[in-house]
Amino acid sequence: MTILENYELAKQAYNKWGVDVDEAINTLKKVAISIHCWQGDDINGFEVNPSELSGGIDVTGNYPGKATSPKELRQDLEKALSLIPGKHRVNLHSIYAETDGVVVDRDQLLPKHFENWVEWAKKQGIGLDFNPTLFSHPKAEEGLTLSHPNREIRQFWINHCIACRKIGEYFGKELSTPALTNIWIPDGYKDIPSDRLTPRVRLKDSLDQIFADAVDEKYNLDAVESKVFGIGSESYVVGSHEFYIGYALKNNKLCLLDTGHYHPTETVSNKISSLLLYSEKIALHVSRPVRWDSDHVVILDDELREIALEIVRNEALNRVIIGLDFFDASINRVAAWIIGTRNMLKALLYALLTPNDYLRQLQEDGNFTERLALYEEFKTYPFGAVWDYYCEQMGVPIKENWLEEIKLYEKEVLLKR
Ligand SMILES: C[C@H](O)[C@H](O)[C@@H](O)C(=O)CO
Ligand SMILES: [Mn+2]
Repeated sequence: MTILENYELAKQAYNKWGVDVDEAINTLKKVAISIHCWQGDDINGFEVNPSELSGGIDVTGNYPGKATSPKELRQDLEKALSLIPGKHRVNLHSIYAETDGVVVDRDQLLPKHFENWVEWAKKQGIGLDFNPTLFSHPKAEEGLTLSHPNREIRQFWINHCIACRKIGEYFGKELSTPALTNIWIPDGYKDIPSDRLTPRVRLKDSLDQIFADAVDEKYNLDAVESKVFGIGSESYVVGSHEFYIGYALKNNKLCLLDTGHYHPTETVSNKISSLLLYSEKIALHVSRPVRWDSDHVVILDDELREIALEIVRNEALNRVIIGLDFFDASINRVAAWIIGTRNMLKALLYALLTPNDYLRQLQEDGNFTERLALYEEFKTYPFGAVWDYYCEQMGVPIKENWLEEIKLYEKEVLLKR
């Protein structure tokens, strides 16, 4: 059987439930996933005086071939993008600035330090997203940044975030698609705080200063990312979920939900519909926490499918900005991007092939037996045949065939670094 024949059979199976498979494919074609550059170099960045990774996050593994320059990182990203169906985006951190060997501290960063990235993105025909980097820096050594009791340290990080919003705006203008500039800070305490309020008052004030200048949303969207704990901030995180929900809703910012940033039995899939009731747009960092915020590569598991279902069944593909956030240095890093991104897309396709209206009606009618029976049966519908057809249509290898290209790339490029 050919890919097309398998596809035709799959179409018949889905059509029986009123699912328009061609339409599902056309919808998926328009989805841009924001692919995080930091998987490619273990969040090292290219600062002239780099600091060790800090902020309570960690990358483990020493698989050979990581990118050691912006050129190598872009080359690796190009390879990954060529093996993922569709047009996507790349998400940068400020530590990926290019300053020609000159030390430029983070509060002094300018759009010109990202010119090469923008030129590259233009050639690829993709958008860029952005993040200020409030970790891996001497002024973040105490694990406090925007909520630091010291005014000067706070001001340094406020200035950095202001500079980053301008860089995001520059991306948006140059690439004709708004950049999402996302603020995540590591601030918190290892042990039980004696005052939870004061650091939050300071964080709120810092954010107010950062966002004091209005930036046209045509070019830049602001997001804030919460967390429940990190290494060294086990007892208290200043920027908690409640803190940022309140801040984002009151100040018209996007809440960014990272799937690794909640209690183990709390799911992001269950938060999306609530937030969409009150917010025009939200953003995601899709990750895979294994026992903690371990940032494993995203797999096609139940929660990923559930997230995709929530986005699709609520017709929110234009309202949820889907970004990825994982970093695994124990496997081929280019393969990690491909696996994670292809899985995100597979989950969305799966959701698009689900007869969501029918299942919704079953629930409304109280027909929970059929709801559960069909929910399970659809798991073994010929979704793979549609995915293969989609890959073929988009000119990327079907099934695991991309792996051969990655093995070759590893031999010819990565192992020679
Ligand atoms: C490097 C990222 O900005 C970082 O992972 C952040 O988004 C996060 O999720 C921290 O846990
Ligand atoms: Mn994140």
